[in-house]
Amino acid sequence: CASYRLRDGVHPLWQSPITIPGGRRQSPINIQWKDSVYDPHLKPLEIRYDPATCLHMWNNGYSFLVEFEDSVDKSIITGGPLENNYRLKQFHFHWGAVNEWGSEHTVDCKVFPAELHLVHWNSCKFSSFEEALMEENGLAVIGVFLKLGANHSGLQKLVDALPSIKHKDALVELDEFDPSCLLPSCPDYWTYAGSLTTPPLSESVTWIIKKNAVEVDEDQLEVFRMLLFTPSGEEEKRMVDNFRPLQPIMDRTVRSSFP
Ligand SMILES: NS(=O)(=O)c1nccs1
Ligand SMILES: [Zn+2]
Repeated sequence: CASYRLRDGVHPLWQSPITIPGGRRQSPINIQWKDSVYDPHLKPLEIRYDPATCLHMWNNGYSFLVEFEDSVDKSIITGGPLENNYRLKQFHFHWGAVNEWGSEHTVDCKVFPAELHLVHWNSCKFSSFEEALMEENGLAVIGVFLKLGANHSGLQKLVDALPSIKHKDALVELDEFDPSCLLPSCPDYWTYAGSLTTPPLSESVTWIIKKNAVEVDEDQLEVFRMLLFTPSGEEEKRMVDNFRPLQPIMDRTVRSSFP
């Protein structure tokens, strides 16, 4: 891919190394379609979200997160490449300053304007997200590419609330929201063993990347770009380009759920 990746540099945003020394399963990666291996044993992914578990949306200074009540198995995913139930904790996005870039993963080096991450933790083996995030197979993150097209009516409900969380640490209550409206209808996905793409960059993630993108319109992305990295009262820095550079695939194989 375009060599915009900073090899072993310091990440512009976090001033921390962008690759973990000795890290052999870092994310994001470029998915080379022809190198992915169809695995006929992969089951369909089962997604069961309860809109009533939606709590609030807040600006954490790197993205905006919609968080869910995760004390019981009410909003879960299972099947697919997963051995257990994984409970929804939060979802968030990564996007660019312009429509030409913004996603974290790429497909045959194609970059999308934004990427959605739905973050789940293994509630059969661990008792909290914080515990699971440090453990192998502790987390499962569904990645969905966003592409330019028609207005996304389900996303619009969140977009309308973004101005109220412009600054870092601002929070707004949400009533029911069903994140399944943000998923493509096609069940096809790629899956690989990777890591968190923001600190602590733990190598605990089973990534499930949907093959099909969902459409959003330019105005909706422009509202994402109105958010700030900075807290109220500080010099304003627009929240854009909050994606990590591509990481080396090393000796990993990406499997596909489709032939
Ligand atoms: N961008 S990510 O989904 O890998 C993530 N980082 C920290 C918590 S969830
Ligand atoms: Zn993410």
